Amino acid sequence: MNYFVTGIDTDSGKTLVSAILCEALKADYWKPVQAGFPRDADTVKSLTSESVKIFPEAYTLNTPASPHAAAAIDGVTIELAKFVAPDTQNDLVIEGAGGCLVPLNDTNFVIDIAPEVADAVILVADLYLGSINHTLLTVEALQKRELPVKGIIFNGKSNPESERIILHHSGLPCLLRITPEETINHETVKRYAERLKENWNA
Ligand SMILES: Nc1ncnc2c1ncn2[C@@H]1O[C@H](COP(=O)(O)OP(=O)(O)OP(=O)(O)O)[C@@H](O)[C@H]1O
Ligand SMILES: C[C@H](N)[C@H](N)CCCCCC(=O)O
Ligand SMILES: [Mg+2]
Repeated sequence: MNYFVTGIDTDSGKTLVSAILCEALKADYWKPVQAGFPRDADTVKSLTSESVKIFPEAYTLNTPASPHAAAAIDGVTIELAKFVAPDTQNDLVIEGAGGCLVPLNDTNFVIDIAPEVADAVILVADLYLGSINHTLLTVEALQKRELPVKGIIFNGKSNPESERIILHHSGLPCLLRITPEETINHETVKRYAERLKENWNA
């Protein structure tokens, strides 16, 4: 299975979640569009087991900005047709850039990559004041596109009422809760991967 990891915003924790998914599922990793450095692919490499294969990006852009703007700065036009899922016998974790409606160009959004390459979406929702609205808007955007959503991963300081009302309105399962960690390393990722495996087929 190919999983597309999206978030309710940039910095929501998609790269951390992608590392946890790769570790839990023994999956490979692909970031189709990287805007700015360090490369998320290098971060996932450093957080996961040697066996996790990292595929090269379709686009690596120099500026940490929206891909449409970063591409223009580099004199590149992003084309949806260039996104072809790498071939692997393993599950594949595909990480978006920013949130769903981050533009790739004047026509397409990051979430338009998902139906081309993935079987299901995993939504990362960090928990800040305002995140209920951002999460439910994202769920609406995914539903409008009829994309199957495997579930939500909450990241950040526990907020049971926010989590409850998001799950209530979205009808989605919670796959994992990640709390703020002082250190994020391979051990942290392995610990969360074990928890994720317990919930995966629940
Ligand atoms: N639970 C957590 N505890 C501590 N630090 C965290 C946690 N979750 C994420 N971070 C840190 O927050 C930053 C942003 O997270 P991350 O890089 O995973 O976001 P992202 O959604 O992948 O962003 P992008 O849109 O750039 O791909 C990173 O430095 C990451 O290590
Ligand atoms: C540079 C950053 N880390 C991400 N790769 C891209 C985030 C784009 C956000 C655009 C926006 O929603 O305003
Ligand atoms: Mg990332």
